[in-house]
Parts: sequence; C-alpha cells; structure tokens
Amino acid sequence: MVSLLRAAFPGLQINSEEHIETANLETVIWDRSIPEDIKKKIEPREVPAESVTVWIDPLDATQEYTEDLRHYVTTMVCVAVNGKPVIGVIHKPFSSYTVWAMVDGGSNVKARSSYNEKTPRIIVSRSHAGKVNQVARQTFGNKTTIIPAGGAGYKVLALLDVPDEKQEKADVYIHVTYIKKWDICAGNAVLKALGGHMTTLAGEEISYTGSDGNEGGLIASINMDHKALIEKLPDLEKTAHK
Ligand SMILES: Nc1ncnc2c1ncn2[C@@H]1O[C@H](COP(=O)(O)O)[C@@H](OP(=O)(O)O)[C@H]1O
Ligand SMILES: [Mg+2]
Repeated sequence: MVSLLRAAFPGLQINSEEHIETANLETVIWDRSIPEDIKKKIEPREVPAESVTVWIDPLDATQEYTEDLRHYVTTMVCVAVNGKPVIGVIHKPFSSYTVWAMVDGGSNVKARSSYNEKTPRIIVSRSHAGKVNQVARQTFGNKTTIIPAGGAGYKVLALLDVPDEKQEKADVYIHVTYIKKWDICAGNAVLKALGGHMTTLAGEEISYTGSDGNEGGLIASINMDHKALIEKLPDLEKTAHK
C-alpha cells in the first residue's frame, strides 16, 4: 500500500505503522482505475498534495493476532486533508469484509437504527485498557456493559451496522491511553462521514497531521449526543493520557 501510494502520488506524506526502507519497497503500480460501485458514490475533489497526510495501519490488533483472535484484526488506510480525516477504509482480512466512507462523499456502510444512550454498552481495549473500566463505570454507572475487545478498527465497526457474525455491537468506544494516529484515523473518517464523532476525552477534534501520537484519549459515538457524553466523563480523565 505504501509503495503503491508513493508511486501513484509522489510527494504525499504517508505515515505507516510498518517502517519499510524505501530501497526495499517493491514497486506496485496502480492503474488509477476505481471500482464502479465506489465511483458511483464519490465526488472527486482536488486538493494540494501538501495538504494530504495518509495514515496506514497494516495490522491492527497485533496482540490479538498473536493470540489467534483473528476476528479482531483489521487493515486500515486513512486520508486526511489539512489534518481533518476525510477518507477511511477498514478492511477485515480474515472475513474479507471492507468498510469505506468519505466525508461529504458516500460510503458502503451505515449507522445502526438505534443506540442505547442511557446505559450504553461501552467497547474498550482488552490489552491497553489503562483505567478505562473505572472511567466507564464512573460515567455510566455499574449497570453499564463493558465489552473488552482488540483493535481500534474493530471497535469502530462495533458502532456500525456491520453484517459480520463475529462482530460485537456497542454504543460507545472509549480509549484512555496513548494511541497512534494510524490506529484511529480511518475509524474517525468513517464515523465523521456517517455523522458520528471521534474526539479526545476533552471533546477536541484530533488533528491527523504532524506527530503520530494522540495523547488525549478518545471517545467515539454515532447518532448520540456526543457533547453530552463528554460532559458526563469525570474531569480527571479529560486531561493528557500516556
Ligand atoms: N498505550 C498505547 N500505546 C501505543 N499503542 C497503543 C496503546 N494503546 C493502544 N494502542 C494501539 O492501538 C491499537 C488498538 O489497541 P487496543 O486493541 O488495545 O484497543 C493497537 O494497534 P496495533 O495492534 O496496530 O499495534 C494498539 O497497539
Ligand atoms: Mg493499530
């Protein structure tokens, strides 16, 4: 993917979790043909190459992959323009399922028809949990269901209408520890394109340019009052997280 994008669009800033020496990159040529089903749904837009940052996570849920929990694994690509997430692709390689969405441009996925705002099911990290269980219970009470799961891509898919029997469903995704932008940009773009939100725990938009880390934690929701969710979070948790 890195090689293909570098060859097709020289000059783009491409940040991938996989660090490959440029000299070792096999050149993959893309003929620039876009599948018809996608072409029908998108409006091409021209932007200066300098405004674009691409974030690639070749294997999200690495820890779970090593435990043979393959349903958590995704591969993600995100295109940000001026730091704003615009195109997100989340691919589940082991069920050959792909979600894509473009802000103001179309998608192949939608939100579910209802979400539980009062006692939401919260999906959280199973391997980088930090204090997330405590935060979720403090915010939504002891009755709230906490679903530990692997992968940031998987957890965003849990908020959507995804026809994959191994995909759990949740109402809110919360992460309290440090996380890399290639883990979250695609999910952020998909949610934004569908009218949802992914912000830091303080409610700030995450900028997908510059440094590769997000230190403010994250909360993601769709078809909910996102601002009200943030207001419910304990103040202490809204500050920097490492
Ligand atoms: N504190 C932390 N520091 C660095 N990366 C983190 C992190 N917490 C989560 N991540 C990364 O975010 C992704 C989702 O995490 P989780 O499954 O715990 O929710 C994983 O990506 P990778 O599997 O691509 O490394 C994980 O490594
Ligand atoms: Mg990842």
